[in-house]
Amino acid sequence: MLTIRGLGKDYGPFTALHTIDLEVADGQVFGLLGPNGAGKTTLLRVLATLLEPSRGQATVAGFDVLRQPEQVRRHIGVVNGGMGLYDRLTGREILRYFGGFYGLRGAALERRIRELSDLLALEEVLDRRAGEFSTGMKQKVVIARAVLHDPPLLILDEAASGLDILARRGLLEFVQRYRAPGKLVLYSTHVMEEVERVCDRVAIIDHGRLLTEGSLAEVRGPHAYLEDAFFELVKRENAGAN
Ligand SMILES: Nc1ncnc2c1ncn2[C@@H]1O[C@H](COP(=O)(O)OP(=O)(O)OP(=O)(O)O)[C@@H](O)[C@H]1O
Repeated sequence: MLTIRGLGKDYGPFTALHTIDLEVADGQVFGLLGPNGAGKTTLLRVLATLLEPSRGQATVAGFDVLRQPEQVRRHIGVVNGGMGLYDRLTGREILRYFGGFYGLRGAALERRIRELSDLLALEEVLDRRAGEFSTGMKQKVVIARAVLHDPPLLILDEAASGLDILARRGLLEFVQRYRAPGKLVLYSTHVMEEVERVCDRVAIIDHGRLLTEGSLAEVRGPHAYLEDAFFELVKRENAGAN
């Protein structure tokens, strides 16, 4: 589903991503874990065709992010913190509006909105205006908007930040249900507990470098908690850099 080869990104003289090589298969929730400034958002923005890499290449569902950005965009859904909802529209109107972008209309669009309403418990937002939504309500609509076209790759960048316990639980349940053959959820966060709860495999990145990748058990290694494995890896990386 996802192939990343020799991918790097510089912002002027600063290298935010060194050489990232990674292959991620479908049928799973894949965690991208790293401290603030590790380069997670940069990597996800490159995969979402929002940012050009400085070197290397990446393909999503077989399409090259640099040469085939339109096809890549049709195969992904992105939730990245930006809400961008029109305050005066209701949840239903927002979903109808964006459904049109994906070529969904008429009965098929209404059916999809009903499906998503069941999956994400949208009843409370469909007929209310976005200007009245709580953060959790907004996030539900943002997620529904991202998956209207049932994309094979769903990219979630710190999607749970700002959500209360209930809304976060709803998000994590949705992520687990999205896992299916032919689908991949890329779940980026710095919260270990979220990774432990929903991810099948995880990559740890720090200072723009991929430190490790594997199943949760592999990455935990001898440690009881992912957090301990994470700190050891990051400590080792920082010692090597000094
Ligand atoms: N537009 C930019 N110009 C210059 N430097 C940038 C730019 N965007 C990001 N950076 C730098 O690149 C590095 C990686 O940032 P990035 O946002 O990808 O990290 P992150 O892992 O998503 O962090 P966080 O968890 O804090 O969101 C950071 O040092 C950041 O300051």
